[in-house]
Formats: sequence, structure tokens, C-alpha cells
Amino acid sequence: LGVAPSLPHAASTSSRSLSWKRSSPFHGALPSTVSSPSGLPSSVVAPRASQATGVSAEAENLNEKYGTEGVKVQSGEGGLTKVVLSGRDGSEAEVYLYGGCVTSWKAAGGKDLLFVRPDAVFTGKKPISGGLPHCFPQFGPGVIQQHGFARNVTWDIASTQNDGGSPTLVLGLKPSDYSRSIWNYEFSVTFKIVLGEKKLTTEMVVENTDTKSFSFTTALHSYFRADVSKTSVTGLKGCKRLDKPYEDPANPVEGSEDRNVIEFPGFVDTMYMNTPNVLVLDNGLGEKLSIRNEGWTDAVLWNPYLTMEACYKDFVCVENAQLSPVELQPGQSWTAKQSLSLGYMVN
Ligand SMILES: O=P(O)(O)OC[C@H]1O[C@H](O)[C@H](O)[C@@H](O)[C@@H]1O
Repeated sequence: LGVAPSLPHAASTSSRSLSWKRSSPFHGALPSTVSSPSGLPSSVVAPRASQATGVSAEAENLNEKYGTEGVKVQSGEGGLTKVVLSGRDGSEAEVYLYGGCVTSWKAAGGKDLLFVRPDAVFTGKKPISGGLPHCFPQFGPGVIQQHGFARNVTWDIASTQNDGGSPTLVLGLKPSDYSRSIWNYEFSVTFKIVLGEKKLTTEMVVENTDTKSFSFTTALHSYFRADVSKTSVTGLKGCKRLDKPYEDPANPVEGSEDRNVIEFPGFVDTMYMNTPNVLVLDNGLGEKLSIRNEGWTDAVLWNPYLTMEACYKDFVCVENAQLSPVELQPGQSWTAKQSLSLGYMVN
């Protein structure tokens, strides 16, 4: 980011608490010594589309195997494979296998409720910055790369279905040489995405398939389209908060949230602990979303303000998170659900 702009803070602060390492040798793009997350040369990460159809053979094969009513596998941006979910009512969602990332969700007749940053790249070499990216097995900086590796590996399609008109996609993530080189555990993660009427639900299950225990933190780093000058989040009053100041992110400042309605007048990077099951996001564009969770214990609000001058006005991140480490013994699993519902449309 070069020189840090001087930023006003939305956060009020009291005492200092946690201290951790922000920089990581893996931050951002993949390390050059690793050929690709799958262990393949990086040139084959993004499948080439056939010149005749514009659809990669991989997408065609997957579509043959998994395509069903309202679930189609296609070539997306950069030739990366995506799954398009289409509801009978006209709603739609898009999910990239790279990162297991939901990049778009539109209710019938509406605009996208999610946001993909203009600097997002679809090369299969860098996480997709936008939509609902995974932070697993680590949220934020720490002993491994920022936000873990799940957002920069290609997930598999485990199954698809359409029950009662709700297109459903289940993705799976298993260990690879790449993941073991970073985090040497055997695990299975599934991520189920169900498109409903004015509703998008996800369910993440992490299972320890190793013979030793492991612990992890995680988050759904959800980017919502917004007019940040009119955006607010409610539901966090009374929660313990940890603010990461832009100038000193390694030293989050502890406090308690006293606002019922939280706005975004400046740089915001705040972790909230033990949050309630429902937060409400008013995106300032005439839409209210309820963000319901089961199993996610915490939440994060983020807006980069002038550090991303080109787009900060157009989105906020409201992230369901599990910030205190979950320890799983062999055979144990952890489940967390998120349900996004469109409350009403003014326009
Ligand atoms: O740029 P990324 O690695 O995607 O991370 C973007 C942001 O994610 C989270 O919200 C963190 O709390 C921030 O500190 C971080 O800057």
C-alpha cells in the first residue's frame, strides 16, 4: 500500500490486548517455490476454454456429471470453472471452484448483493477478492499465510441437487501436497450452498480425518455491495470488540461495543467476540439483509477506507467468524451455518 494515509477511526478504544504478527512470507500471491495449490504447474490451474465453445473441457465434463435443474457448470472469468445456481423464481448465484468462493448472489430481478473488488484477479494464482471467500484454517495473519490456504486452492464438487426448487451445490476440500506443506494435517471440509427465494444459505463442516488433533480458526470473509456512506450494521451492541488500528494492526485494542447501529465513517477493522445469531446489514442501497448464523461464534466488520480508494465506498465486509481456535480430535467435526436473507427491497 506504500505510504499509509492518515485515517480517521470509527473505533473508540480502551485497553490494549492481543498481540500478533501481521506480516507473513505467504501474504498475497502464492510463494514462487510452490508450483500451484494442486501441485500442478501453475499454467494448468486455470483450464483453457475451447476456442469453439468458450467452455473448458473440464467444465463440460463436470457439467455432464453434476449439472441438474438450476445447477450448471461453466467456464467463468479467466477460464476458471464456476457453478451457476438458478432458482425458478429468477434468483441466481455463482460459485468458483477456485477458493470455493461464492462470487455473486442476486434475488429475482435484483442487483448483486455481493461485491467483488475491482482489483480481484481470476487467474487461479491469487485468492478471489470478493464474494464469500473462505479463511481457513486460519483467520488473519499468524503462523501460516494470511487467512489460510482454502481461498487459494481449487475445491471439488462433491454433489449437486435440486430439492423443491432450491438449487444446491456441495463443495469439498481435501488435503494436498500444497496444504500439507503449510498445515500438515488430514482433514475434510465440505461447503454446502443452497439458493432459495431471497435467501442464500451455506453450511461448512470441518472434519478431522487425521490420527492427531488439530486446531483452526476460520471465517467467511463476506463482501456485500453497499453505499458505505449510508450503510449500517445492527446487532453487535454489548459485544467485546478488538479494533485493529490501520497504523498498528499487530496491537488490537480491546473495548466493548456501545452502539446499536454501527456505521462506517472511516477505516474499520474490528473483531467482535461471542456475537448474537442475527446481524442486520442495511446496505444503504435500499436493501436490508439479515445475516443469521449457527455455529459461527464471532464476527468481523471491515472497510478499508482510503487504503482502497478505488472501491471502499462500494462495499463492506460483515464476516461470520470463528476466532477462538477450535480443537478437533481425530474423527470429530465442527459445523457452522450462515443464512443470508433479503429483508425487503425499497427500490
Ligand atoms: O486483503 P485480504 O488478505 O483479503 O484481507 C483483507 C482484510 O481481511 C480481514 O477483514 C482482516 O481483519 C483485515 O485485517 C484484512 O485487511
